[in-house]
Amino acid sequence: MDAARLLEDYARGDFFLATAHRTILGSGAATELTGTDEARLAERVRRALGDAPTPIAAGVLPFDSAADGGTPARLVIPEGVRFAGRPHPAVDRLPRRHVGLPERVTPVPEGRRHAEAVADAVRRLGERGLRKVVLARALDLEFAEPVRPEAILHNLVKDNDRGYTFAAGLPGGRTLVGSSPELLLSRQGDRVVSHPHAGSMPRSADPVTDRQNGEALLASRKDHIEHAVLAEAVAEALRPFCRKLDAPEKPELVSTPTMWHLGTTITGELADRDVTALHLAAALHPTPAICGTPTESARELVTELEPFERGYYAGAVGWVDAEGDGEWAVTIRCAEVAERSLRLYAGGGIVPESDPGAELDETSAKFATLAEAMGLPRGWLAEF
Ligand SMILES: C=C(O[C@H]1C=CC=C(C(=O)O)[C@@H]1O)C(=O)O
Repeated sequence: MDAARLLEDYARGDFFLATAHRTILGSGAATELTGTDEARLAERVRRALGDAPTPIAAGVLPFDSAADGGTPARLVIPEGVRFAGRPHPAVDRLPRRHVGLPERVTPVPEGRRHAEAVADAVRRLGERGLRKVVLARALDLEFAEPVRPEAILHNLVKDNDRGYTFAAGLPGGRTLVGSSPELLLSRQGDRVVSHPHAGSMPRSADPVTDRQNGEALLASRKDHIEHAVLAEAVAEALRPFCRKLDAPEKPELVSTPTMWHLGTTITGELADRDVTALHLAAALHPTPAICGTPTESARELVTELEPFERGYYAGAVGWVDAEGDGEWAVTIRCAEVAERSLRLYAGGGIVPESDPGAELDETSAKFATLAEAMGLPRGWLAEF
């Protein structure tokens, strides 16, 4: 099966995931499973897959299922599932799709206020005994015409030949679409892998500046601190499930077409095969890549300082099969698409060494993944 065909067949409401190794299209919903307790949901999914018409359950976990109003995890057992190999080079031959310019862009909160929230967070980290918190902001884009998530997905897949490029149906007919660099967890047999990311610099069209940005990130003490908090937390969360765990001491420089990051590949050997990829994803989430350390105090600070609900941003997207294998990516570099509007999200890790202005610029740079896929003029969203 050709991955380009799966991309062309994707329709709103379907589940789509393209990675460096495979492409999955889940169409329709034979069974829908929702819940605010992810560990219990993992059990229900395991039972439901026992006599399901298709081999996987796929969907999204929210940032915080206990948030006001309740944002439930949503998985479906699709009516039909098709698999293909990696999307590139097959999708290269497809033309780009037109998305259209928004009529209005509203930052939530305004950039200046986000920088103030970062300064506030830096002060409160010490007061509350936090090592790190991740603060995000959003941009609301309104369009005169209906927005087509299939067009945005199409361009995201073309632009991003690595990473985890996804679309998933949300309650209320909305769609979460994005391209995340970050693997929360994959399980295949008894092998588990996580590839946490923290520490960022923008890519540049100028090769010299681009290389310098990567080198500056590798040399940045602040970014290594931000990353170490994350890598330690992921290793500690995986350790109880593994009879062997390999967590390198130093991160490596990794890249997307728009950002440089620090990443650590953590691998383990699962002790108990009854623990599925979804159980493990639920146990790891929320990591300090998108929440903070310690988790509960960081989550409280996020709720106090961010003037919006994260919903499915900073959650997870992926699939699990009847054997318990599966793959879950962190839902960053994404947008939630409604009928004629969409909300873009971007966040960054704050540690005592963080600078508010630099953090604001970092979120602007992170919007570029979606901005490029929407065909917005380069740097246009940076104004907001
Ligand atoms: C929270 C986001 O990115 C995370 C992943 C990579 C680098 C990050 C950072 O350097 O702050 C964040 O932890 C986001 O893109 O919204």
